[in-house]
Amino acid sequence: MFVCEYAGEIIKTEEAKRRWEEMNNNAIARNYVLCLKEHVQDRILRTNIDPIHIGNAGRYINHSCAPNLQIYLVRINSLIPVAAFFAVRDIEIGEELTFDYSGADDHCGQSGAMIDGIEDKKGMKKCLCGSEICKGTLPFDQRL
Ligand SMILES: C[S@@+](CC[C@H](N)C(=O)[O-])C[C@H]1O[C@@H](n2cnc3c(N)ncnc32)[C@H](O)[C@@H]1O
Repeated sequence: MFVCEYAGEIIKTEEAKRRWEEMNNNAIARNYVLCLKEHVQDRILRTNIDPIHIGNAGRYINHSCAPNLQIYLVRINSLIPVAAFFAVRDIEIGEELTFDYSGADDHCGQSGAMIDGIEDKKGMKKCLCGSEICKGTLPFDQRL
């Protein structure tokens, strides 16, 4: 079932990197840029979404290693994709919505990561999801 969109400004990878550098250098708390990759034959299509100026509640969804949402890039009458959250199981009233920041879904060839900074220059931010299968740190992709 569709839950909501991860809405925001679609930016080029160079601009995502620039914003990431700016964030790290100036200790700006804007760690919301989501980078999603689609593996299409031998190419990788990147979609970078920054909701800091224009966004919705999707930007407040935390990571979990055992999430109840999966994010997918979908295209509706446009080449520009929308990042859409779908429930992967029944969700109780009051249960926190979460998704895997690695975006991992081997079936559709999509992956991704939240660009992080400040406390996490080396991609070793401690994961606080509390699930039994917690991997210990938030997903981080240095190749973004
Ligand atoms: C998209 S924001 C999520 C909303 C954020 N918690 C807030 O209050 O604005 C992503 C940031 O939230 C924090 N975060 C999200 N999930 C986390 C987790 N499982 N463990 C620790 N920090 C987390 C990290 O600082 C991450 O960079």
